[in-house]
Amino acid sequence: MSQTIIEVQNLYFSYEDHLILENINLKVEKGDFLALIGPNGGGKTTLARCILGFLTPTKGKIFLWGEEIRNFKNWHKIGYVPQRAGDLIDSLTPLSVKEFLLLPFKWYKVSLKPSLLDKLTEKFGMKNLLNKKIGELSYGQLQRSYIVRALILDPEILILDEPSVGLDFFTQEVFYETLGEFHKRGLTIILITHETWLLTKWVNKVACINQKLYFHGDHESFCIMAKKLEFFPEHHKIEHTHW
Ligand SMILES: Nc1ncnc2c1ncn2[C@@H]1O[C@H](COP(=O)(O)OP(=O)(O)OP(=O)(O)O)[C@@H](O)[C@H]1O
Repeated sequence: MSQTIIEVQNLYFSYEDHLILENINLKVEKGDFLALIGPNGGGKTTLARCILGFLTPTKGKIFLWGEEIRNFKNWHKIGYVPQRAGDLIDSLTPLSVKEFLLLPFKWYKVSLKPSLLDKLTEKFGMKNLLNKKIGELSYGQLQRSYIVRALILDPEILILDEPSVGLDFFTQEVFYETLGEFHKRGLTIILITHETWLLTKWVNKVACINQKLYFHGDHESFCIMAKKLEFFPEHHKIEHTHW
């Protein structure tokens, strides 16, 4: 039986008087691999940041495992790779890569599975980088660090905001294969992406956001809907003709 682990109810979000999200209702079931898609500025990151508790909705409610977000404490169960992760570290940050990877274990007071650290640093070619200063990594290496950091938490939900930007071709392959493996083992994934080719191979649910939620359903139904291009307002049709 399906279990709803994220529920967004009648959510509105505004930056001052600029309405960004309007009446979003969305349920994410355990085991979903959900692609969150939509045009630039459509509100995907904003929605993810509301679900992560970084932004407080102007109106509406969010429940995580049935618990209203303001009471939710088990943040270690949610891994997150932010957008443009490779830009977020100052070159002077006084942490080694290994210390950076282990930060969430300090924040959340949970135990590391050393075998997972070992496996993922190997997979993502990070082993020889562990003692380097985090601020000395390249953009793509930093992006990889954020991905490994989110995965070694062994989370139950993983939220990824355009995670493969900046990854070389080989690492992208490793990354999506690894996501597939974690997904098979029960990880629930929300992937914000513009790489619509990914939808066929990995994703089983799709949500399209452009201020409102225009579509939420399984991937097959999405393909039928997308062909019609009826679910975006007129001024966004051109950007999406490649669907
Ligand atoms: N801190 C902020 N203050 C004011 N407006 C903001 C802020 N952050 C984002 N916005 C605005 O909110 C809207 C939605 O942005 P958001 O980043 O959620 O879109 P997105 O769908 O993730 O876009 P993209 O595909 O380009 O990453 C945009 O119009 C953006 O300019």
